[in-house]
Amino acid sequence: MTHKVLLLPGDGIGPEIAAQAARLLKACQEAGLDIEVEEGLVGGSAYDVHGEPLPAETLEKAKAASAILLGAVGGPKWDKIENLAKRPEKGLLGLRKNLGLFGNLRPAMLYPQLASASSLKPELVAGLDIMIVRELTGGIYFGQPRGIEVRNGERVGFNTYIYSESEIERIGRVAFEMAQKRGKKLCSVDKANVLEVTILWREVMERLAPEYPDVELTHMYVDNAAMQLVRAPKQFDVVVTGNMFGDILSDAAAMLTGSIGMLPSASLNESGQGMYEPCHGSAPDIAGQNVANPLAMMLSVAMMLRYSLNENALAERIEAAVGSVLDDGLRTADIASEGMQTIGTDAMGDAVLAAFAKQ
Ligand SMILES: NC(=O)c1ccc[n+]([C@@H]2O[C@H](COP(=O)([O-])OP(=O)(O)OC[C@H]3O[C@@H](n4cnc5c(N)ncnc54)[C@H](O)[C@@H]3O)[C@@H](O)[C@H]2O)c1
Ligand SMILES: CC(C)[C@H](C(=O)O)[C@@H](O)C(=O)O
Ligand SMILES: [Mg+2]
Repeated sequence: MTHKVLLLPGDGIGPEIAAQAARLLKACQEAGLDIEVEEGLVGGSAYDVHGEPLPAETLEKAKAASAILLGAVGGPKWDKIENLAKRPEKGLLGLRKNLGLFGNLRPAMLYPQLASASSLKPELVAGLDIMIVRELTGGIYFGQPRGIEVRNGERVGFNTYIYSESEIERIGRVAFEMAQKRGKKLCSVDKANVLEVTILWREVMERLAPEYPDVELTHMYVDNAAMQLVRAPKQFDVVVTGNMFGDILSDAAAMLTGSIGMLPSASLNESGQGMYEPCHGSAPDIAGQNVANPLAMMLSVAMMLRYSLNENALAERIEAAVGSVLDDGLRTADIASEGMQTIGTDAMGDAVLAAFAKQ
């Protein structure tokens, strides 16, 4: 069966890194992968053309695709749009919500070659391999009511942090199953000392635990988790948490691996359809300069092959190609270190493709 893949480059460095992913998809096709690649607009680039960050046409294409690859959205050009519903970020959130992509996998894995690029001492991060499982379609990101309104003569802003038991249970199951396939340790991160919604979160995780007797479940408050991630990150195997805590902790975990430019992600729904994107944003500060690291985006292609297209061998070939490029001492500026050769986005794409061809 021919799988449809939708490529959404987005804004800022999005198109630069998406171009490298497109080349990699072509190489996979040449290696026998049966896919059809389409492109679409999302975020600020879609707003500029259609006045909407998620045009109906893009949403239709996304629904019809087996997998979506997204670069990044957003940037200062669109930050002044007053109607929040029209901001580029809403394009991304709309895709996640409309496709029911509740299960966000954010692996933070250190390539041994990059130990010196991490902001932590090499011995603290050597061998690091954490999987953050973030709930992606609920919590405070989507809770109602929300808004800014005048109360007692002054403006107040408010959001609602809400999770139902069924939402907690389904992300909990993703995390327990992930832990079963990995190191069999699951740490659930919450703020159950203060917030009722996370008291319920903790209760549901506890209720699920006996169904996964081979997994050791622990709980940690989010403030402590942030501290432990930079104190002794290797204590973690799988971490499960809600939408906002997961957003914050995954950026912190990303930096342990040397650069946020290294971190891919997968967002899955109940039928295995997935959207794949780097964890980083559109990096407006370096956009258009051919210096962005395309590896998170290229590794997102590998995650897509593994989780949506069931093509493990090709996924491993991409990951091995990235390893071999790093072995050769090639680095983009964000992961540069002494004695290594600093190259641009396109040249990094060239190097990965050449290594992929040799695998
Ligand atoms: N998934 C997404 O599309 C996504 C995620 C996060 C932020 N954003 C949006 O991106 C815009 C910028 O946000 P931000 O600055 O907070 O976060 P960011 O991730 O875009 O950038 C943070 C820092 O990391 C660097 N960086 C990020 N990706 C890199 C890469 N591939 N190679 C080298 N360096 C890289 C940037 O140059 C910047 O210094 C905002 O509009 C934000 O809403 C989008
Ligand atoms: C751009 C933004 C809506 C998004 C989020 O907060 O989920 C981003 O930070 C991410 O981590 O994917
Ligand atoms: Mg984020």
